[in-house]
Amino acid sequence: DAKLLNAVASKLLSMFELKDERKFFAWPVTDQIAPGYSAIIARPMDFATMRGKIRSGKYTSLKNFKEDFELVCTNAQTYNQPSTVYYKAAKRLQHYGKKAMHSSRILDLKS
Ligand SMILES: NC(=O)c1ccc2nc(N)sc2c1
Repeated sequence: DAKLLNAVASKLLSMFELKDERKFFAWPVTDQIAPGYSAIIARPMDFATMRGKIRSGKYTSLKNFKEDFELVCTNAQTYNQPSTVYYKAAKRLQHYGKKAMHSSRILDLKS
């Protein structure tokens, strides 16, 4: 049900925010800090936006939540070169998230 989904998504998001100590993924990336970002990344996503989607009940399944998390990670690995701290942090975060969400698969709401 929606209540459980929101509780699980909110918990997972809090874990991801804790992992993102340098706040690379906390807010929408602006063209000011990342030249050309909006021209390169078709579907921007960040943790503040995800928090808003949880609050407004926008996630109808854990799958949608996972998709947004994947966007945060893959966008950063698309825009930034592999040598950058942003790319490396995104790769680490993606690996961490994959493990965290697989363990929560037992909570997956598909009955
Ligand atoms: N999430 C990102 O891809 C990201 C975040 C912060 C940031 N700061 C820069 N100077 S480039 C950059 C990229």
